This record gives sequence, C-alpha cells and structure tokens, in this order.
Amino acid sequence: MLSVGDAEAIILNFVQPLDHQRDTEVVDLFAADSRILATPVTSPLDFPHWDNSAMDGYAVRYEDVQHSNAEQPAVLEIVEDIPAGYQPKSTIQTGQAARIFTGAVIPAGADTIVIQEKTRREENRVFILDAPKPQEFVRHKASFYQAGTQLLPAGIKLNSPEIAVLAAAQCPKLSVYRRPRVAIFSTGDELVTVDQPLQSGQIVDSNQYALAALVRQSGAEPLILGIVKDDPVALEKVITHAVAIADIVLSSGGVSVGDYDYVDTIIESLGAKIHIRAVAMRPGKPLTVATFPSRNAINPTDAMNRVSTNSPLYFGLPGNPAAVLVTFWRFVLPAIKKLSGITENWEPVFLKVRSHDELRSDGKRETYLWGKLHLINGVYQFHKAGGSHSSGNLINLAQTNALAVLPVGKTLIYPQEEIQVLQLSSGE
Ligand SMILES: Nc1nc2c(c(=O)[nH]1)N[C@H]1C(S)=C(S)[C@@H](COP(=O)(O)OP(=O)(O)OC[C@H]3O[C@@H](n4cnc5c(N)ncnc54)[C@H](O)[C@@H]3O)O[C@H]1N2
Ligand code: MOO
Ligand SMILES: [Mg+2]
Repeated sequence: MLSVGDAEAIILNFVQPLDHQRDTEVVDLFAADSRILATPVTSPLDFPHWDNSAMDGYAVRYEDVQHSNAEQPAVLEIVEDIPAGYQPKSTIQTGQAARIFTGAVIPAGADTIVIQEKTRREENRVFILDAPKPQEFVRHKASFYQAGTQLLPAGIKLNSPEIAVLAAAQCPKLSVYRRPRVAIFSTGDELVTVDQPLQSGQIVDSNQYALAALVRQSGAEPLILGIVKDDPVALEKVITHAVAIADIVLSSGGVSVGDYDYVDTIIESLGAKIHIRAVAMRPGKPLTVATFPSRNAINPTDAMNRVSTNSPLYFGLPGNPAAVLVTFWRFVLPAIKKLSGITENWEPVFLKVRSHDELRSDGKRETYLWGKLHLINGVYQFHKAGGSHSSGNLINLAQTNALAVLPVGKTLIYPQEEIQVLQLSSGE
C-alpha cells in the first residue's frame, strides 16, 4: 500500500497553482485580508517621502551644537514652528533652529534633531544642553524604500502588515488570486440533514459541515452540493456537475470495498484517472485521488464561464468522520494552499514536541492520534484527546489543534518521549 509520503508527493505533483493572469480578481483593500497577491506591487513613492523628524524637538545644524553641553550650551534663535503636515518656508542658517514635531518635514539647512528633553526654551531662543550625534533623529527620504523597486512580491498572503504597506503606497484596489473553488458532497443512504428527525439506522451528515468549515478556513470557496444517495445515477449526476464547477472536488464515503461503495467506478466511467486508491495510514486508509481530463476537453462552453482550464482534482475521502478530518488536514489542505497561488508555506507544518501521554499504534499504518498542543513553560507538549480514537468517533475531535504522527513500525511512545505532530492552526 502507498505510504503517506508517497501519496502526498503524488497529490501535490498534480496541483497546478492558479494562473496569475486568468485566475485573478480585483478587491478593495479593506476586503483584502488573507487573500493572495497576484501581481507584484511597486510604488512611485519613496518611504519616507521626505526627510522628517523622528522626535519632538528642534531642527539644528550639527556644526552649531556639536560641542554643546549643560555648562556651555549653544543658544540658537528659533525661526520657524514646523508641525507635521506643514511645509517649512525658511532655510536654517548658522545660529538658528526650528521648533519641530514628530513626522514633520526637516527644513533646508538643518541636518540634526535635538530632542526637547535635552533643551531649555526661553522665548524664541533654545539652549542645547547636550550635543546630539550627527543626523540624529532624522528619518531620511527613501531610507525605508526606494521608489520604483519592488514593494511586495506576488504570491504572498495579505495580512495586516502587508495591507498597511499597500495603504501607505496608495493602492486602494488590488489584483488577487480568486479563491479556489472546492465542491463538497456527502454520499450515503443513511445520511440525513442536520434538521431532519433521525429514523433508526440514520445518522446526520456531519462531514459536509466539517469540510465546508475547513475549506472556508483554507481561503477557498466551498460549493455545497448536499447529500447524494448510494445510487450510481445520482452520483454520476453530481460528480459531473462538481467537476464542471470546481477546481477540487471532495466527496466523503463510498470509497471502500462495500457493495454500495460506488465512487471509484463512477469517476472512472466519467473519464477520471485514479492515482491513489488506498494509503497506509490510520485513519484514512481508503482514499481515492483522481484527476479528470482538462475541462476544456469535457466542457467547452461553461455557461457561467467560471472555470479554469486546470484538470479538476478529485478526492474521495473515506466516510468515517475522523478519517475525513485527518485526510483533509494531511492531504487536501496543502493541495488547496498550493492551488491558491501562494508561493511559500503551503506544506504541512510538523513540530517536534514531547508527548504528555503514552501513545499506541499497531505499527502497521502511519497512525494519526488527535489532541492538543499545550504550552508548558514556553515549550509545546502534546496531550492526546481522551476517549476512543476510532475513526467513527467524532466527539473527542472537538478542540483538536494537532495530530501526533506515529510512523509505520512504531507501536509505543512513552510519556515525555519526543514525537512529530502536525500542527493544525499555525495562526498565520
Ligand atoms: N472490508 C473492509 N471494510 C472496510 C475497510 C476495509 O479496508 N475493508 N476500510 C474501513 C475504513 S478504514 C474506512 S475509513 C471506511 C471507509 O468507508 P467508505 O469511504 O466506503 O464510507 P462509507 O462506507 O460510506 O461510510 C463509512 C462510515 O462513515 C459514516 N459516514 C459516511 N458519510 C458520513 C457523513 N457525511 N457524515 C457522518 N458520517 C458519515 C457512515 O455512516 C459509516 O459509518 O470503510 C471501512 N470498511
Ligand atoms: O482508515 Mo479508516 O479511516 O480507519 O476508519
Ligand atoms: Mg463503505
């Protein structure tokens, strides 16, 4: 059976990032957080735009004050008051100074700022009580950024610092990658919606809710297609629709060996090539990964004109609720991130931490146990969730923020032993 590492490599190899020209949209800067920049940004502005003061104080000529001290202070005549936002009119001559405030333009002739605390004021004269360093507290024009050079590269995620930079550079609208479109549906005759009364043998379709939340958190757009019966005709209809509208299709259930597990047969009949049918992991063993022919070939005139020419990637996730979450975190999330146009940090993040608890596996498949990373004296420690780690148990997955990974062959981890964990919320 395929190893987890090999499965990951196969999957990521099939993911082509969105096109930086075709797959973009323009967004307002206030709506740009967490979007991926599609075009590099340059600015015609220098930062700072002009020499300005970093402090409230006095703009002086260094040569006038270099030997100044409290006993023998230089005494300068104040010729102008320069608040922020004001354009100075005078040129500072020998023996002169300007009163100046933080962020205000340095007047011609001055080259150094003396902070207010090192001066004494008497009417329109200022006594310099301590010699500054040459050019002290001057923020020089273009010392932070030079006009015309690259301000931000394409392929980065826009968080608060980048958005502030773009605002300062007067970019109210931006070209970002469109959100990847991820179609989601659940399969199973036993499934009912969250608001339907349960008959005997039925269960609520929780997978679709789990996947919609995961997809949205990943920055992609979930396209919710509902519950589909274990019926080849119904499945064929939904899958045909899903591959026509989405970049990635996620189904859950129907990928094992049961008589009603039709997903593999149907996608193959629709022209898909199946690359993965099972992975040596627990949970998540029956996992189908397939590619469909490029949409241009199968659907030349999409009415909405929303599709890209990429081949849709199909994930048939196993139906068990824990298996859905674990396979999403391990395989689907990196695929969505790589597709999104982001150029860095799309690989899963593994940390080396100590386990608080004993961990067990049968050693036959790479085993993922869910739990929480706790910060203890500034060091992360993994705490396994209490209760059953059956892939049918969803309840103790609540509050999970990490998965402990036991490699094939490892059957026992002692408390305080070092392990690898997959971190689930990096807060980036
Ligand atoms: N003979 C074998 N049986 C099974 C094997 C195997 O190798 N040989 N693998 C087991 C493993 S491991 C898993 S995981 C499951 C995967 O099964 P399917 O993908 O075919 O999923 P279903 O049979 O449709 O459902 C499995 C389970 O999950 C529940 N389920 C399904 N959909 C949902 C949903 N949307 N929300 C909540 N729960 C859902 C379903 O009711 C079943 O209990 O196969 C094992 N069997
Ligand atoms: O691999 Mo399955 O996901 O254990 O239940
Ligand atoms: Mg089944």
